[in-house]
Amino acid sequence: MIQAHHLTKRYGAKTAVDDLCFTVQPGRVTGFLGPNGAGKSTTMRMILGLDRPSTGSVTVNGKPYAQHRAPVHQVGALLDAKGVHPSRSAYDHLRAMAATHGIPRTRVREVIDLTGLSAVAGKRVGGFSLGMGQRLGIAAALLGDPQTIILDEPVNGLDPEGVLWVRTLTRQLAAEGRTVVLSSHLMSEMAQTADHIIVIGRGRLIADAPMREILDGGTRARTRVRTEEPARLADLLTSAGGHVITGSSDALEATGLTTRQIARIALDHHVLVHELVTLQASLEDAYMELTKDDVEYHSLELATEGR
Ligand SMILES: Nc1ncnc2c1ncn2[C@@H]1O[C@H](COP(=O)(O)OP(=O)(O)OP(=O)(O)O)[C@@H](O)[C@H]1O
Repeated sequence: MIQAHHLTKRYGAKTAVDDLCFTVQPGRVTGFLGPNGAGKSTTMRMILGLDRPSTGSVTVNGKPYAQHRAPVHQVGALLDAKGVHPSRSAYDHLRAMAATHGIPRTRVREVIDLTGLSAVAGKRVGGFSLGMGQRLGIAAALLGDPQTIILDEPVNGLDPEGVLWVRTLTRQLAAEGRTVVLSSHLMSEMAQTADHIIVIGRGRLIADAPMREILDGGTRARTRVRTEEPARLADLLTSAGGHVITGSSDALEATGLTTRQIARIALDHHVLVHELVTLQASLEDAYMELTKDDVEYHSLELATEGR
């Protein structure tokens, strides 16, 4: 479990993390989201004792990271997959880490197998692809068999098989009762992996809720209707209080009416409908709505920079 209590970090005049309070529960995957510069890395660094809070505190399994006698067994993290000596083999890198922390060699083999690195474990890390480097970083995070796992952008550079592997692995770790924190800018992947979402913006907490609640609180439910008479149906739905948001020659999307109401209107007016689907609000839509006022680096600002 991770508990942040009025966690704050200032760099000079800049407040990177601003009075954050949250609890990350074990047994589920928690997605940690926020626009660039929101303070995610700073928060993760403070959880891992790599940065000190200016005020407030954060604990892992009840204690600040530095106060754990064997922290690698408490929390494992992937923060920067590039921090490995390039001339070392993956096996030697993990073996050296294991030796430092009194972890047996058998565990090194276990994490190599678990992360699919067996075939390349003897090769120089300098020749690794981005995806292989990510797998090595995850292997290192799991080395101490930690109760809490923090993975910052773990699917960066992974191919579809690798992305699916991270999803399955993180879900399995959570199912074993571990605390799993995942940050990613890939919303569709996050939507399929996380059970719970914490969103921050400009260092402050914006949302801390189950995935379902985040999705339901986002854009209102949309329904897609395929029909041969979209224009006529659009008029009928609008007069019934619905809002037609998109239309084409054979389909439309509407909000404000249930699928049942739409089906009834179509039937009553003899409009043939050959598809009627409730479209799930996407995490991306919900996220954009939540963070629209907290994006630090607007594209417009970038475009006008230097004028
Ligand atoms: N060492 C530092 N000195 C000064 N400012 C810093 C330092 N580290 C981070 N910041 C600032 O604090 C804010 C939060 O940065 P942080 O890297 O935690 O954001 P992030 O959410 O991880 O962003 P990204 O998604 O881009 O990685 C940013 O405005 C950043 O410029």
